[in-house]
Amino acid sequence: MGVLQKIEDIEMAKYRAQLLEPEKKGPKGEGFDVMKSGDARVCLIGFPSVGKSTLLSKTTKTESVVGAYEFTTLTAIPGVLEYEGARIQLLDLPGIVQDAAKGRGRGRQVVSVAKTADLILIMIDATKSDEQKAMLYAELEAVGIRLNTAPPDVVFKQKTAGGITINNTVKLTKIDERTIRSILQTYRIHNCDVMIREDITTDEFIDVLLGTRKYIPSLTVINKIDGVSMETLDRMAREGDGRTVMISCELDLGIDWLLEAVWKELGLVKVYTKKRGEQPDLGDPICLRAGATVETVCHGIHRSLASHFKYALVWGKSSKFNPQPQKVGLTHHVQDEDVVSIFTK
Ligand SMILES: Nc1nc2c(ncn2[C@@H]2O[C@H](COP(=O)(O)OP(=O)(O)OP(=O)(O)O)[C@@H](O)[C@H]2O)c(=O)[nH]1
Ligand SMILES: [K+]
Ligand SMILES: [Mg+2]
Repeated sequence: MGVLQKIEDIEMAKYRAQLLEPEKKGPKGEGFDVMKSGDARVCLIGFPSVGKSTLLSKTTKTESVVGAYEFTTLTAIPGVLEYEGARIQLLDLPGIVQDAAKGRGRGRQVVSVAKTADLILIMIDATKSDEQKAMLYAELEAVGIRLNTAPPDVVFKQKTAGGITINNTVKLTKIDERTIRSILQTYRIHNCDVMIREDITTDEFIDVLLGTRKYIPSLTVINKIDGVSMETLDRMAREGDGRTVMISCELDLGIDWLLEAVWKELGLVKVYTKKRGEQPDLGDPICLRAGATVETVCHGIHRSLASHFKYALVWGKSSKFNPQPQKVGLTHHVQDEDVVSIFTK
């Protein structure tokens, strides 16, 4: 690779990264600053009239206006999905159009809300063109959302002194040390530790430096399957990956599968608590994100509980002695359906 080509690459990568920098805040976006609530947030993204509001109205107690005309929904409408003890915030959004990310319509604002999601539902209309999914992916990508990809495996630590240390555990074929150093220089970073554990590109390295990308899982929801032939349905089922759910809000088909898929994708874990000498409280589980520990359980019960913690007993999948309980500390990872008893000092 020539030196000029390399400089050009860096310039392009920098330019692409600039596009992702947060916009200056304008007047308050009406209805778009919805407070996060519940155990997780799921955003509905799709072209107009694919059935986003119909789905929200069907699965939550919130009524979002449904209409046969495009752009019925003009703001973000939150509803609460109650499933397996979890309270999941489902956010209905206005339909987006092609080039939304470039600011067409209120597209950029809509697509930007998706950045706050724990899971994005990409909703498409089975009776419309096959290109919807690719177009929606492109719009989300354009505001810095990476769907269904893990962040680059790079540890970057900025320091106040000591110069630049670069280490890599794998062979780098798309970027070299000189390029990394010139990128750091253009961002005026003179002291840092970089540990690269994956064969990354220039763009990915800049992503790590700026932290502007969001890595979010998504599911594709194909709605209105009542409107297509058996053959089309078959073909869609074959083409869909493991992340596709086909539904009909109209005929109430597939909605249960969709909710189950959402639940699984969020990796929520529910844990029951048990007081000494009593039966576990099965009616009121605590819902936690995957990776939760006994400490998270404590926080879920009471803010100050962890500071009085002595030990816990856990029954269930995370107990080494299942079905017998295990005595554990705050850092023990709980699993779905565990029963936890907390003992305090
Ligand atoms: N045939 C059929 N029609 C549906 C289905 N789901 C929704 N619709 C209809 O599709 C139209 C649009 O529904 P909405 O829920 O308003 O769609 P939306 O995606 O919220 O639309 P915007 O807010 O305008 O972006 C309405 O006439 C719905 O009754 C379905 O499963 N099958
Ligand atoms: K509509
Ligand atoms: Mg709507």
